[in-house]
Amino acid sequence: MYRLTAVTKDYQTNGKRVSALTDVSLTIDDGEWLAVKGPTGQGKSTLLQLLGGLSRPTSGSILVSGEDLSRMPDTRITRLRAETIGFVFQFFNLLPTLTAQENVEAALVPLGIRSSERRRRAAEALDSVGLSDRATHLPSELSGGQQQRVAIARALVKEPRVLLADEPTGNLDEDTAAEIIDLLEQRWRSRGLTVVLVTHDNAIARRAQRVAVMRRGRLTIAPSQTSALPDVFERAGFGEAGLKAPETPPAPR
Ligand SMILES: Nc1ncnc2c1ncn2[C@@H]1O[C@H](COP(=O)(O)OP(=O)(O)OP(=O)(O)O)[C@@H](O)[C@H]1O
Repeated sequence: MYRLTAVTKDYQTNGKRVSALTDVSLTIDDGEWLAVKGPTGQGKSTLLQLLGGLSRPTSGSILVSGEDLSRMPDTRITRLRAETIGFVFQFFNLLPTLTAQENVEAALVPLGIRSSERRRRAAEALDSVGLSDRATHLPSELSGGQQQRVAIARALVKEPRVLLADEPTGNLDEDTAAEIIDLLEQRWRSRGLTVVLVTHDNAIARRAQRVAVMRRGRLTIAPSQTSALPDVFERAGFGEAGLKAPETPPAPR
């Protein structure tokens, strides 16, 4: 799905350079679930933004199904995002003046799908996350967990190939967080999605097939079994050649 080679990302702020990613090389297979964890400010969100085509690398290449994101024209990137990539964020990012149903439908507008079909698919997506009885509610009339379910329905209604999730449980209590991860895992298994999930939470990271640890903009990959012990595997020198987790990924759609 993705092949990153020697990717760096620098930001310029007030004439100062901030190096957010340094020499990141990584392959993410179709249908894989990769967790990215690490302390705050280490480059995790920057990596996710690059994978989602929300920003471009300073150097290096990011191949998505063989096409180089860093060289794609903006119109092509916009199209790729609309069709192929679903996003879920920590603070849900729902439009506050739209109902749950309208928020989900909004993801289908750029695809040129007619309104009756949008309504049908959005209703189905809300039903699949257990929220058909909240379709006419505004985000402010929903709990945090329900808002995140709407956001997941919005991300998946277009049937993307990739789901990028940035701390999707960071704003939820433990039980609700577990429900949201269960929901994402079900969708990953049933749809052959490629999932990249950023989290601070070791227990959530361990649910992934592979865990990457980001420190000072550099990425280390390790098998998920050792993900609770990043210092141990870092000292042991696991690199990109680290073992893959034992589970077989679901067959791509
Ligand atoms: N738009 C930006 N302009 C300038 N510097 C930025 C920008 N975005 C991120 N940075 C810097 O890049 C570094 C990595 O930030 P990033 O948000 O990727 O980290 P993170 O690991 O996702 O952190 P957190 O877990 O707190 O979200 C930080 O030093 C941050 O200050």
